[in-house]
Amino acid sequence: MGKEKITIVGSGNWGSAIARIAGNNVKQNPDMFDEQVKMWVFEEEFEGKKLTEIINEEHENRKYLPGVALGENVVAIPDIGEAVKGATVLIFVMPHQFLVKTLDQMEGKVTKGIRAVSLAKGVEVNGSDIKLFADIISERLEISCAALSGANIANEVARDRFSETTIGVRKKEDGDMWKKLFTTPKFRVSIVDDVAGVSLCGALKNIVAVGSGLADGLEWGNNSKAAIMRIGLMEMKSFCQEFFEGVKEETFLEQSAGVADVITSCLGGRNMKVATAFVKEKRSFEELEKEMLNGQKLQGIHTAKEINTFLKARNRVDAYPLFTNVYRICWEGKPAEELTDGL
Ligand SMILES: NC(=O)c1ccc[n+]([C@@H]2O[C@H](COP(=O)([O-])OP(=O)(O)OC[C@H]3O[C@@H](n4cnc5c(N)ncnc54)[C@H](O)[C@@H]3O)[C@@H](O)[C@H]2O)c1
Ligand SMILES: O=P(O)(O)OC[C@H](O)CO
Repeated sequence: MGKEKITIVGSGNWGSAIARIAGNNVKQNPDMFDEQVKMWVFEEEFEGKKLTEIINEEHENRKYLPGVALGENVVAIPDIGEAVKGATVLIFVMPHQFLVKTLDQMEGKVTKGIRAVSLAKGVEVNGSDIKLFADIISERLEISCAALSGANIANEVARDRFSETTIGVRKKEDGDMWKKLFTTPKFRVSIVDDVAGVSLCGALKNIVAVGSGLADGLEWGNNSKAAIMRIGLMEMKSFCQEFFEGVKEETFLEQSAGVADVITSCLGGRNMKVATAFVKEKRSFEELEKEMLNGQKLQGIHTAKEINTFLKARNRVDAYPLFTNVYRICWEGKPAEELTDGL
């Protein structure tokens, strides 16, 4: 069997942090992996220069992960067809709102039967229908797709601060390859057979993190934030068990993708920080995202809206009061002070 050829589809804050890890690890395992890691970049100008040129010449993504060196073997490519040509392993890591459009551009360009993993935290909702990105990727490209999620604030992982992550796989035997690609002494990987649980925890915790930020903006203190984390985790679990089959109980409490990601996101994530500013500064999320995140994207407010659309279509809005209050505060002008009403 030939060596695995890696392509990363996405190059934002997390995409670049994971490119650094994969770039280093392929060099540690030369029998298993080709040395070059390709990274598809949604091309843009940064400080008067193309971002791909900056990455390829300076080996740093100065826009989305400044101050962190990427290996010289990480090659930025603006053309998606060229980036995925010949790849045997795809790592999808982009804001979830762009994933379906990106898949449209990939159709017919990916070798069928290869392996992929989705690091995007989000779900796709169409009325009463909800889909995991790992499933959409599998179906659209006829490949097998795992899901990676955990308490993984990218700027910390990129600086080798100890972190853990969870990979939900469809076939246990794929676990070894994913571990070799992502594990470092400071980034610990657990493999579980729960693609749905890992994917859904990653998506839903972003709503909880927005709730935590709203409470922070109101200066309600730590007890309130802890309560939001606990209630949020319970709503996440109920949602998974009500609408998906086979989600494992252990994923919520024993895996980084579960409780640990709720905690880190509620304490220090972008969703939390921007939601805090939304309450304190009384400005729109759109404006605050642009000003505070420099091109990085919020997921939680969109997931709150998507989950609300789904719950309305299923007539189950009242069963998820935290998710619903977060949605109404972000999108319908409900006062933030009503965050805990009906909990
Ligand atoms: N940043 C983190 O700490 C972190 C950690 C774990 C998981 N995640 C998840 O990983 C996913 C990717 O996050 P990120 O931090 O790498 O992204 P990001 O928030 O840095 O977003 C910026 C990226 O979006 C791209 N982009 C902008 N417009 C686009 C378009 N129209 N089409 C395609 N791409 C476009 C930009 O080129 C850039 O690569 C998200 O779902 C996020 O929740 C993020
Ligand atoms: O910064 P956030 O809120 O997008 O969260 C980042 C990661 O998902 C934390 O694990």
